[in-house]
Amino acid sequence: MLAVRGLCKSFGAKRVLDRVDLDLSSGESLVVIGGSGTGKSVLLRCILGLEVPDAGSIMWNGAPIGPGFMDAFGMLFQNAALFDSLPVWRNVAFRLLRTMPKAQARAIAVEKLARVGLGPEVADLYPAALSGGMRKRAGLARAIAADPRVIFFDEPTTGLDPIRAATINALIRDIVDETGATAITITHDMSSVRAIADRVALLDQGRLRWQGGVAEMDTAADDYLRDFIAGRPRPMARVPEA
Ligand SMILES: Nc1ncnc2c1ncn2[C@@H]1O[C@H](COP(=O)(O)OP(=O)(O)OP(=O)(O)O)[C@@H](O)[C@H]1O
Repeated sequence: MLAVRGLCKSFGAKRVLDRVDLDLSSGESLVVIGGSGTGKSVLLRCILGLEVPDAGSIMWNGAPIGPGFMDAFGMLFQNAALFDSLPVWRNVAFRLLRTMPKAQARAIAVEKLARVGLGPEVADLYPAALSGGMRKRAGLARAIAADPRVIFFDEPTTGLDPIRAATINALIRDIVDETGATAITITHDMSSVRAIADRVALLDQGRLRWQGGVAEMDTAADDYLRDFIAGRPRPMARVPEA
């Protein structure tokens, strides 16, 4: 469904993505891991069309990424990225308001808020009144508001304590299962990987170093992957500069 081939991206002399190939089937949940500065966000930005690759292709359902794809995806941004000047329901309904009457968009927003565990009383609050966990939930409600076929999760647990992180991870997995959406998550958080992934891809120095099923991850022979999973320090020469 999503096929990335030979993706290259450099900034000046720095090659950030180096011939990355990636395949994602419909309904699959892929988690991309890798150290800081290994190109995870650049890969995501290329897929979203926010960055122009130097070489390679990104196809969705057999065609280059275009407006159809832009209408079909939802995104949970790092730190939720809510608009502070809009009440929560308008944040959630942001895209819906372009295509439907206000009352209908608001009803869907309230329904999506309920799905992520936020009651109707939250709808009229402003983001400043929400805790970090509630902001994430509201961001998640916005990501699923238009029933996307593909959902991107950018560092979904950043800034959350371990219990809230586990709750958000479980919610993401439930939503992905329920909706049958294809999901791409980028994270350093191994608890997210275990909770969300069907398949894992490890980026290292711009190359896709390892990919496989989440169940194969713990027995993989790759030494960097093993250190990454265990959080073991490595000699600085082996740790890419951010
Ligand atoms: N617009 C840009 N101009 C110049 N360099 C950039 C730009 N965007 C990213 N980079 C560089 O590309 C490299 C990869 O960045 P990227 O943000 O993709 O890393 P990451 O794997 O997402 O890291 P982190 O986990 O810390 O967010 C970094 O060295 C970064 O400085």
